Amino acid sequence: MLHIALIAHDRKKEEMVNFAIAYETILAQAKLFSTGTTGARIMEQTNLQIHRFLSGPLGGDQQIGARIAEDQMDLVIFLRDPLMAQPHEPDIIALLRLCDVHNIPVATNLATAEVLIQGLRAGFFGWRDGLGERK
Ligand SMILES: O=C(CO)COP(=O)(O)O
Repeated sequence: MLHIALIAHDRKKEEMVNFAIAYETILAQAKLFSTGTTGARIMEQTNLQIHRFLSGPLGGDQQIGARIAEDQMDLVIFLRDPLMAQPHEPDIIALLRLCDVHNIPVATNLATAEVLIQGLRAGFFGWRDGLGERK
């Protein structure tokens, strides 16, 4: 089963919730992870079950980064806010860097997220599925 991380900064959370509602059926077929508040918001408004890590500023990005480093994440959708400074900017950069280190598909805006989720629906993630051990 594919592992997907869903993360959104505050001003992008509504976009993320709407994305999760729109693609709930596809997302329900994966194992979902998120930072604390993003996951809570999505679970309030969908029937999706999400493993929530800590809130981003408290270390949630680093926890997801650790999963990426262990090759336990297959897709990252991270709707970040490009117009507001974040106190945990270094953690955000580290997470995105690890996606590049480990060649993990990552979307940082809704347009790319749409393309990737369509790719998921079309079966383009077959190369990821079944890669390595999944915890
Ligand atoms: O800050 C975040 C990602 O950098 C998101 O954290 P929350 O989902 O807890 O708001």
